[in-house]
Amino acid sequence: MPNFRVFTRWRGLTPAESSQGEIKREHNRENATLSSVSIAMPSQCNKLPAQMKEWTSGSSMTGIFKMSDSNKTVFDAVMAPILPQVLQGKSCNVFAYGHSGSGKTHTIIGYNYEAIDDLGLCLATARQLVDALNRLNEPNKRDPLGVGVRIYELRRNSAYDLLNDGGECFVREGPDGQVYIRGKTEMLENGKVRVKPIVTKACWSFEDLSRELQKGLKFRATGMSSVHDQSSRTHAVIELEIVTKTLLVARDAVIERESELVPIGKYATDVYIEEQSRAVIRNSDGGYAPNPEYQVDQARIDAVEAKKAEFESFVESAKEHESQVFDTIAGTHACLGGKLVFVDLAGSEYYNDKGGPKMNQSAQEKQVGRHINTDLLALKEVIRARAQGSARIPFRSSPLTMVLRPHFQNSEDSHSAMILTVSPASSEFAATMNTLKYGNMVGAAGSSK
Ligand SMILES: Nc1ncnc2c1ncn2[C@@H]1O[C@H](COP(=O)(O)OP(=O)(O)OP(=O)(O)O)[C@@H](O)[C@H]1O
Repeated sequence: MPNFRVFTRWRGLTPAESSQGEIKREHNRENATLSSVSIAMPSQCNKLPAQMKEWTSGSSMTGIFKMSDSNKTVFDAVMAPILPQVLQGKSCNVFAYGHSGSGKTHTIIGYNYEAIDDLGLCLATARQLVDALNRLNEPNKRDPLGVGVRIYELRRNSAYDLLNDGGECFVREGPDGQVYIRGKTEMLENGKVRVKPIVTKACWSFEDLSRELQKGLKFRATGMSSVHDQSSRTHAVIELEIVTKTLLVARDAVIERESELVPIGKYATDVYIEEQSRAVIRNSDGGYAPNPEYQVDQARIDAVEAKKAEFESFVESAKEHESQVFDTIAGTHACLGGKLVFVDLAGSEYYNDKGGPKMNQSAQEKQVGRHINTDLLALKEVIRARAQGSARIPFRSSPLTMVLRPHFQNSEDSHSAMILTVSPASSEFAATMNTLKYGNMVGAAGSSK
């Protein structure tokens, strides 16, 4: 199976589109695993120049879904083959990419949480995952396997934790090179400060998980895109990870120790700066000179540094413990840590030939649209660089690519799929062509690995 698979999904015409002509489309199987897609404007639309009327992709598509295909059909082709990998502890990510209103949320999350065949990929996969874990869990087992859920959205330069009332979080690279999503610093009743991590809700049944997802998604921001006014104007990320309670407790302990380190580290920095600034004075030409009346109190600096080192060692011990807990459980359950990451990308905005959006967006909404396009471009560059085996992959160019970094880094152990959602309406021809060109580039690069 290629490392990065690209699928195309044609959605049905909406009532507003049904009176318009349909894009002519052909799918050709090019080899055992890949197909190409050709599109052309209906013949009555012959005013356009030739290069805007038809286009054919390369052999870049692993699968193409017809208008009549249900979410269940998409699940069977996209998710069913990678579920066994997740149950081996591997990581898989799935994106929906397409123009606003093309069916990304319908595909990834779904709008009907009750009908099994209509569940979006995320819930349909979660259902199978929970079933598989229940089969692995022995009756009355003390530390059963479950699914840890994180849901957040990325908007501009921040993440918003949808399982914590949409609270703002920051995407940062730590000194260890890892990417962290952390909330604001909060003061606890006992005077301790705590940097709130993004919330992981442990779910032990499909019903729990579905409830958490629906609760979280209520906090997702919608707004006006160039197509409709209930558009998802953020990238939603849903992470499902195979966990146990013991593992989550060990992780909480790491966060606790890290929180304790924060004020100690800050105090050590403050003391250092205070000592250094007392040891210099301003001279008459505006520069700095040593202060003859003050000697840096090195013993004071050393004392706070020693305290900081002590707290750093507590963090290290907690991390070591977490890793031991992980290894012990993974010794019996190879699936531990297996991860699925679903990304419902915000709708790419296609601006018409005159450069303007089709609807009356405010200046702020237009700016959001531009921001979304910048993120999508950054994602394309990352996928391209990764597929070409570049030494430098531009993960830092947007928060979207930063948070996806851990899921993209270990390419041997990770599988990705991108679903291009497209409308067959002739009025959406340019947007559809745009989406297919993006996916063609990604698919061609991914399958060349
Ligand atoms: N394959 C499909 N079958 C049936 N209905 C669909 C399909 N795809 C999309 N729809 C319907 O089309 C509408 C728009 O779809 P959706 O909200 O998923 O678009 P989107 O790409 O997520 O848009 P945006 O990026 O603006 O949020 C919804 O009412 C959805 O139910």
